[in-house]
Amino acid sequence: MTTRTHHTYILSGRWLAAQMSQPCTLATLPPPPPAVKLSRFANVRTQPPSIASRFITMSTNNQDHHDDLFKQKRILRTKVRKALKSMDPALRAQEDNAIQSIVLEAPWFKSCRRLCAYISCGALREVDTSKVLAEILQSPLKDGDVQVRKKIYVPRVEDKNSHMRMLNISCVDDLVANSMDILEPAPVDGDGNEREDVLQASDPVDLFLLPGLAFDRSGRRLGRGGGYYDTFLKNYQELVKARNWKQPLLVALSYSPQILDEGVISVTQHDVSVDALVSPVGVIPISSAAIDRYG
Ligand SMILES: Nc1nc2c(c(=O)[nH]1)N(C=O)[C@@H](CNc1ccc(C(=O)N[C@@H](CCC(=O)O)C(=O)O)cc1)CN2
Ligand SMILES: Nc1ncnc2c1ncn2[C@@H]1O[C@H](COP(=O)(O)OP(=O)(O)OP(=O)(O)O)[C@@H](O)[C@H]1O
Repeated sequence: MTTRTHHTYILSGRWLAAQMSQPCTLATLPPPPPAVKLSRFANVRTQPPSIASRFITMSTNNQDHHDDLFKQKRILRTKVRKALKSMDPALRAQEDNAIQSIVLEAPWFKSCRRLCAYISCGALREVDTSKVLAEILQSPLKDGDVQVRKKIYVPRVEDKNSHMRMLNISCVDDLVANSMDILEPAPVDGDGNEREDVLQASDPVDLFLLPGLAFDRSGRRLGRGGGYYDTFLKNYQELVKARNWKQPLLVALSYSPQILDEGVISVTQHDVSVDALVSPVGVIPISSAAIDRYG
């Protein structure tokens, strides 16, 4: 539990309290969008199929396939949550330290100037990001005229339609617990100024530190089922493309039981793959971007 002791010194009590707080819940989040299910009676016929009914049959099959994928995802989420729950807390603390040290020492982290990172939630058993956050926020803003502190944007859930924003923060006290007990920034700062939204920023971020429930070595990522990250990443990647910026490196932080065999995680066309994983034993570069730029 050295990590927790360490946090006590570097982060505010509010952060710690939230880390140790009651389990987060999806009670306030929306159920997945209702499936637009076509009647199975469309398949019952004695005549050769018309073009219209062939379309309905195809759609029904697609819908069934889609339902199966979401069911597989749900089953896998339950399994991984169980595995995380049964993880020895001492091992978890050790892995939290190892993963964060690897991030802090990585060339892609050291060289990044702007990043989006999640604020870990202890109750969700997410890989801790408090050390990384503290390191960023404690570094001096400038060295002479040169900006040395990395600019950091963190998630804020805006509504129940998979909509989140990434807002700039400059200290841990900018964060308040939301209804799911995850720390997030208020839309305005203490001076009443709107926080900068990364989608409105004039410069791109170089890096995303991503949460997730499970990953594989081909870059597949299973989230918590809200679609928040997939939606956000798609929008951000489109913005980067439109502006001719360099795509950010997508790096997920993962405890060892969260790295699953290839093929186990089902994906849909919405799922955004990660470029690299950070496990307690090291970085696993996956995409050519990760291998070329940082491998
Ligand atoms: N730290 C952190 N912040 C984040 C996310 C995240 O995954 N981690 N998000 C990423 O999307 C967004 C919030 N989405 C969330 C989605 C689900 C749950 C949650 O409590 N899930 C429970 C399941 C509850 C249920 O199914 O009823 C769980 O996973 O145990 C929390 C936040 C934005 N901020
Ligand atoms: N880019 C997108 N546009 C529209 N809907 C999306 C997009 N990405 C995901 N969704 C929808 O969000 C819902 C949840 O998707 P999924 O189960 O893949 O989430 P997840 O990957 O576990 O969550 P997250 O992305 O927040 O980590 C699904 O209904 C999915 O169709």
